[in-house]
Amino acid sequence: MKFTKMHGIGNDYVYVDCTKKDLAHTSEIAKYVSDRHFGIGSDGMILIKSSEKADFQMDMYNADGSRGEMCGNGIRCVAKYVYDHHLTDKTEISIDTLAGIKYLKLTVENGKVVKVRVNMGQPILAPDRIPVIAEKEPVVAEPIKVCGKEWKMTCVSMGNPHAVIFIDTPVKEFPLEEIGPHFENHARFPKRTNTEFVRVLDRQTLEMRVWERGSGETLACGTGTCATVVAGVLNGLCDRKAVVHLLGGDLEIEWNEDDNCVYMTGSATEVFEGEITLPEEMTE
Ligand SMILES: N[C@H](CCC[C@H](N)C(=O)O)C(=O)O
Repeated sequence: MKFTKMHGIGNDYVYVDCTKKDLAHTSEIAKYVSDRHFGIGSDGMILIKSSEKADFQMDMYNADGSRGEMCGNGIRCVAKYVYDHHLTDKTEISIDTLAGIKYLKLTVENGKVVKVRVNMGQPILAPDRIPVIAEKEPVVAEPIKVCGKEWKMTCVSMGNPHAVIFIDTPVKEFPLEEIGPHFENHARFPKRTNTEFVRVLDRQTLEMRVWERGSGETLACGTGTCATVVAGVLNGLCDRKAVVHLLGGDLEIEWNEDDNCVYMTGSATEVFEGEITLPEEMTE
């Protein structure tokens, strides 16, 4: 199977061009190629497909083979792939996802995409649509018991579920490996959850680390960064326009007051192309 390895500020995926030929056994293949010792090594796999409803379609799988509804860093790379590999010459494109059609603006330098601005759509705050088990809407600074401690979580969906936790210590010092899995699999999240641990540096600057549903810690999470700024505004901790520092780099986020949409701007990088021989049972 031919693939292209790309990342959005360190959130790396194996991209497969399925515009001409579909792929079967996708969940098993995603798990196989994501393994950083026995496979290619990635946070998951993303299929690029043709679409009737939009210019292209993105199918996203986490490293455990589970399907994600949306992937912010991934969709920027899909945009880069289709432009750089001449599947389109448009610099404003639409990509259909399980979270609806997203609209993207590409910045091109020397014939290659260097930056992408994505309209990530409106945040979803109703508990039953996130989904999270909670009484009030929106779910802001809601107590939750995890690992014997009470945390205050703010829950936002960007098509996929996020629990945002504000902390006062440097995020690099946070015991993410120990705490993250207990949020991911907590009973109050019927579809599991992505969890962001965030420190506010000032009203326009935050730092964040993330434990992703289905992939564990990643160097960045685009949907999670959008959820983080929405949660910051709901808690009165930041402005609607902010830069978020992640381990893999920065994203610029704006939760626009007029259209209620969240805009995310960031880079997309192609690292290498390759070919992998899949186990026979994944090719039948
Ligand atoms: N793990 C996420 C999908 C990937 C999201 C993240 N990598 C991003 O850039 O938005 C989920 O299961 O909802």
